[in-house]
Amino acid sequence: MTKTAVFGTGSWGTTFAMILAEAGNETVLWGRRPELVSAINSTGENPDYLPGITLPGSLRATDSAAEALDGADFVVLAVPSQTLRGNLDTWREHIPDGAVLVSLMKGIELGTTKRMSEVIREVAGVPEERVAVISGPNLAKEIAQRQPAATVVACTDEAVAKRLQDVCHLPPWFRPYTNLDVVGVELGGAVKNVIALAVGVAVGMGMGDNVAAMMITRGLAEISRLGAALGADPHTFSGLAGMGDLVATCTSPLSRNRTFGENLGRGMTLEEVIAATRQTAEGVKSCESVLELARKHDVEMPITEVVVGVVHDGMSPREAGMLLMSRSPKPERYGV
Ligand SMILES: NC(=O)C1=CN([C@@H]2O[C@H](COP(=O)(O)OP(=O)(O)OC[C@H]3O[C@@H](n4cnc5c(N)ncnc54)[C@H](O)[C@@H]3O)[C@@H](O)[C@H]2O)C=CC1
Ligand SMILES: O=C(CO)COP(=O)(O)O
Repeated sequence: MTKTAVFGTGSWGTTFAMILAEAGNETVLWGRRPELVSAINSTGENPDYLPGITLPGSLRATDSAAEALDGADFVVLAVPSQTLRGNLDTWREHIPDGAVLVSLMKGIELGTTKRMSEVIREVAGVPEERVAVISGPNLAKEIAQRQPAATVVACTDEAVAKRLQDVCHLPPWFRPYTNLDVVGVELGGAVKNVIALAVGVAVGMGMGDNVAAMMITRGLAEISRLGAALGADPHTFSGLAGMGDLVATCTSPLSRNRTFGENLGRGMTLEEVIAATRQTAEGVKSCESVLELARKHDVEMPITEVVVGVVHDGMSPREAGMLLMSRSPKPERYGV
């Protein structure tokens, strides 16, 4: 039997562990808080992140990384992106030789501008064929309620991507596609959070669907430009990990990033919005690393720039809208 270990008892880590367990894999969920771990084991629910959802009977939780990693074939990482490096550093001595490390995270590291797969390779000291990424339109709450969803499993080694695809394929609930373009799949997941913040701000200001569609489409142009500069396959961005995730996140009230932006657009202060946000909205930090990455590669990302302005530099949502709409008029395919 394939053994899988999932690190992170948040909404996506727990939901993905449900999929793995129901697909017939021996699955252990690691959490850092012993009280949540015991609640999961004693009640069969995750009261903090997925209240009311019954977890598979075979799924067990632990707060011991060594125990979770013992004999693991796949090590799935679902902690907030900015905490990955420190966490993985403490777990790496227990990672079995030959295990595949899988990132579910959608962020870019602050300071280094590295993608999560790059951080994993560096900290765990594993080659790229042992690192995979899963990303797509996967709002955890819907999937936890057993609504159908599709995703992308990316690895530069096609055989590894196919093995992981088999491990998490669970009809009629979860349908993974493979892709060899790790760079594109990761960028799609990380940058869509920044665009969802922008859409949220517009929605919070009372703007309608034309504005949302404009942001989504021009956001996709930004993601594609950055992807081209970093060597991604342009086709990835019209797929599930590109347009698919962008549409789901920018249009769903379930998205934490969109909701964060919506609260800012309604006039709440940054401190009030942070206090009201219990879960990880990756774009809040990653907007800065995405912008830094874009500048390093001389890529223009105007929506990302104003998101950084509004979230971190005190720019008002109105000023941000004015800046975007008064840019010099261009042909639609300019720079793409
Ligand atoms: N929730 C969703 O719908 C989806 C989330 N993702 C991505 O998955 C990743 C994890 O997100 P969620 O599970 O949604 O987050 P969440 O906010 O629901 O949970 C975060 C988890 O990380 C833990 N955590 C917080 N700080 C930590 C630290 N310093 N060390 C170790 N653990 C820590 C929390 O206790 C919690 O268990 C993010 O990168 C997110 O973008 C990807 C697809 C869907
Ligand atoms: O990545 C997600 C959906 O695919 C979840 O988006 P949020 O982190 O904005 O909730």
